[in-house]
Amino acid sequence: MAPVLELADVTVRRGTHTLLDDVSWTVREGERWVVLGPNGAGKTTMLQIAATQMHPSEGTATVLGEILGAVDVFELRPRIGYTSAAVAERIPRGERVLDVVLTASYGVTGRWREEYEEFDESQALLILRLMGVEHLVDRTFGTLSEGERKRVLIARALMTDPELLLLDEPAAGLDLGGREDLVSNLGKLARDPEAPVLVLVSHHVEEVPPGFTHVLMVREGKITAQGPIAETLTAQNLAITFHMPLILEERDGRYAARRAPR
Ligand SMILES: Nc1ncnc2c1ncn2[C@@H]1O[C@H](COP(=O)(O)OP(=O)(O)OP(=O)(O)O)[C@@H](O)[C@H]1O
Repeated sequence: MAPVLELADVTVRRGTHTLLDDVSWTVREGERWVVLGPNGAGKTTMLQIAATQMHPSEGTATVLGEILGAVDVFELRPRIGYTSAAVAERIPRGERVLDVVLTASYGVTGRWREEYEEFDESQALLILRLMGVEHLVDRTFGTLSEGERKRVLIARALMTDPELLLLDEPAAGLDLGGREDLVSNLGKLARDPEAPVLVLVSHHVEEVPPGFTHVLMVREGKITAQGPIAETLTAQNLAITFHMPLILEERDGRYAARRAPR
């Protein structure tokens, strides 16, 4: 399968701080990746590179076959869906949910005078239904719960029919029910052969949706493990990544981790 995202020996520096240190990672068509690591590990930095929002200080990043630095990122960005806390902050609180999703077609946040086709509206409704939030279509973004907002943002990221969907901590701040609804929606997406390549950043193995195929673990800007979930998502790799002895359990494609007794 062709690479959709390829980081080759990527280092990112800001002042004296090394955010990513010689990272090499390839994501191929059809794959669904979860990126796990503790706070400050460099996960968001990796996703920002994949989203063409940041360039490496050293090394090469190739996104959808184009090398960053040698391509107009504004042509590339419509092919990438991206949700993060920073994207959420840019959405006007008074924006209608349908418009939050529709405006992604123009790469803007906040509807103004753009004209949308009936096809766009039915597409937006279809995606909102896929994410289980179709009933919220006439509500304003500011009145939604955190979990509802997260699902609307994923719908927005899917609106341009992207080839690569990047989700930075979509379950952060959700209660148990909200997390389970989201994991279930993402599990459905993961199993849909028409869905884009998925990369999901998380701190918690409990948030790994069933159907995800690969895991990348990162600590202090360095990759600690990467590969197919079945063989890579192990207690040993998690212990190295989170710097703590851990017990990992798997049941019906879902995972749970806790500290190992001393
Ligand atoms: N502009 C910057 N200048 C200096 N350090 C930075 C800058 N941006 C990020 N960092 C640092 O780089 C490290 C990696 O940040 P990043 O946001 O990628 O981590 P993360 O794994 O996503 O963390 P979290 O799970 O807490 O969101 C952190 O220690 C952060 O403080």
